[in-house]
Amino acid sequence: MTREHPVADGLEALYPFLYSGESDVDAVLRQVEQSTVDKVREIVALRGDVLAADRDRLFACAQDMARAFRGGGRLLAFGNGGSSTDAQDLASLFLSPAGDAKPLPAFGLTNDIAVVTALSNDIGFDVVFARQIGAFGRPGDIAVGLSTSGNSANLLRAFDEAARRGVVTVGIAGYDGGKMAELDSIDHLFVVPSPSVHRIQEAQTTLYHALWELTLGALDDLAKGDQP
Ligand SMILES: O=C(CO)[C@@H](O)[C@H](O)[C@H](O)[C@H](O)COP(=O)(O)O
Repeated sequence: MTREHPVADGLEALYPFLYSGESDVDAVLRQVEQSTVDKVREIVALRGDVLAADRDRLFACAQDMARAFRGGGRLLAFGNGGSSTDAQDLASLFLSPAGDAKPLPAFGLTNDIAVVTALSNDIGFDVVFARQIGAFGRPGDIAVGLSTSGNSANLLRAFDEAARRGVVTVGIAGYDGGKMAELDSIDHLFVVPSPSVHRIQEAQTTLYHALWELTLGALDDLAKGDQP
């Protein structure tokens, strides 16, 4: 089968069984199964590697986040595309966790589509998070930005604006961290070192769930320290 479309080439890498030319349904199903098993193995290993590599830095970040929440700080989460939905998931995790876990003040900066479209239309997409952080951000708040490439200009500007305002900054990136790895304005940077955008996004969800659990634990420890 010959194709000249880059999207089709990208899809072939993801779903080789669709392009194998195989007409035997059982053989295709075996390829689907193998492809699924390979991807599951890859993400399980990657999640373990990332947590092991970042363990101490996750603890340190959670301590800073707990101190910020305890001081009245709020969490502002942002990202583009799939990372915007992850940012919203992260905000929901802190704000409205399942069970009786303590809810913490958090919101996503893509929640308000009127604000997002007005800023993008009137000024430019690069300022869509920085402007909101300029309006909301107070010293002791927390800004969490997620990106796969680490290169999105609107995130880079948001981190710089947040740092200028004394906001605790947390970056979650992929590949080699991209330009986010070069910023002085990110206090805590976590990088998922994978060449696959999908595995990066999957492992990033693990990172922020770990941060949430560790932050709740750190908040408990701070509260115990208050008791006589
Ligand atoms: O979810 C995906 C790819 O899996 C896409 O929507 C992706 O998030 C978008 O292309 C983003 O604009 C990419 O931005 P970034 O992650 O590099 O900051």
